[in-house]
Amino acid sequence: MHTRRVVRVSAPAKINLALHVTGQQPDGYHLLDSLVMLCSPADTLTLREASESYLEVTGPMAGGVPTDLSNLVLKAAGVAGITAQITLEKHLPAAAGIGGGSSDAAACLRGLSLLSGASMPDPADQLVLGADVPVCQHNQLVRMQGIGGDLTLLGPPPDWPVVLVNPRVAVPTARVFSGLREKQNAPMQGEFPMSGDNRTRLAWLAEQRNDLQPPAIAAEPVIGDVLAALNERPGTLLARMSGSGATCFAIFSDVSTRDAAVSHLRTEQPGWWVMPANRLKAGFNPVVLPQDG
Ligand SMILES: C[C@@](CO)(OP(=O)(O)O)[C@H](O)COP(=O)(O)OP(=O)(O)OC[C@H]1O[C@@H](n2ccc(N)nc2=O)[C@H](O)[C@@H]1O
Ligand SMILES: Nc1ncnc2c1ncn2[C@@H]1O[C@H](COP(=O)(O)OP(=O)(O)O)[C@@H](O)[C@H]1O
Repeated sequence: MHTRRVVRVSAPAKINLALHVTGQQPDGYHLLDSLVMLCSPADTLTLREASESYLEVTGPMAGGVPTDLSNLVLKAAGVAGITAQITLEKHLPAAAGIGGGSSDAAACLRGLSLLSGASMPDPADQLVLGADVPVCQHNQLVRMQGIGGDLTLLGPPPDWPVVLVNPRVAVPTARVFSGLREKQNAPMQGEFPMSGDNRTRLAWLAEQRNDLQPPAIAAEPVIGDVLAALNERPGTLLARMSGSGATCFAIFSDVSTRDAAVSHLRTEQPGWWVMPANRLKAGFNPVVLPQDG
């Protein structure tokens, strides 16, 4: 019996801890200065050797995610030039500012590389899949500049207890960028204090911004409600929107106040997606599973 190699890989959520828009290129793409980390929760991809590519989307957040060639996972397989039978288990909401599709594409490339033995596509080719795809290849704290492809790896991400909240409104990225009034904003002030204590790090982060937050709130005012709800919780040190929204994150002083906030928000707002999040402990690098028939 022919056995097929099987590879599994996680596609974690992405958080823009800060996101400054510093200009706009003639082609319309915006110049960014952003501090990014990956965290749980994650989508999961299972890749099996196959002579044609095929995608199945499962999981609690599968609804509305395309299974045709518009899915970034199949686009990634096309860029890599490798065919596979792919199961994508969706746990992250789509069009949510936490990278769902981009992280799936990045993870698919990592998995296909292990499955086939081929090297990874160049970062420039990955950028064509989406501005966020290259940054999703690094389980580090990253300063992301240019339109998303200029990356400075800073080191291990902070070990903060985080809550992610999405009010279940999809916010198309292009719509939020087009609502931005001022395109030339100041970059982040200096460097993230990697060697500083937690108080110093949070004080620095509090001085930074997400320039897409005001236009996203104008498009979907419920994002303002999410931030207010997060700021009201005991133990919240900082709350901000990620990416183009609508997902917001809050950093907590400790795990118990974070977990209490998750319980409270789930009870008060049963329609919202409320998730505890942490820096990644496992799953980022693809693994080969026992072979199936
Ligand atoms: C805003 C960010 C911040 O990390 O995150 P998300 O909100 O998507 O998570 C990213 O730059 C998004 O990355 P990604 O979602 O991969 O973007 P793409 O598919 O390349 O672009 C979607 C649309 O966003 C706009 N866009 C994107 C990136 C950029 N630097 N300038 C832009 O103006 C363009 O209108 C583009 O057509
Ligand atoms: N694997 C995927 N997961 C989620 N959405 C996807 C995927 N592939 C393509 N899409 C499409 O991309 C759009 C943006 O989704 P996503 O990348 O999750 O958002 P964002 O750019 O805000 O992080 C969705 O509306 C969806 O139609």
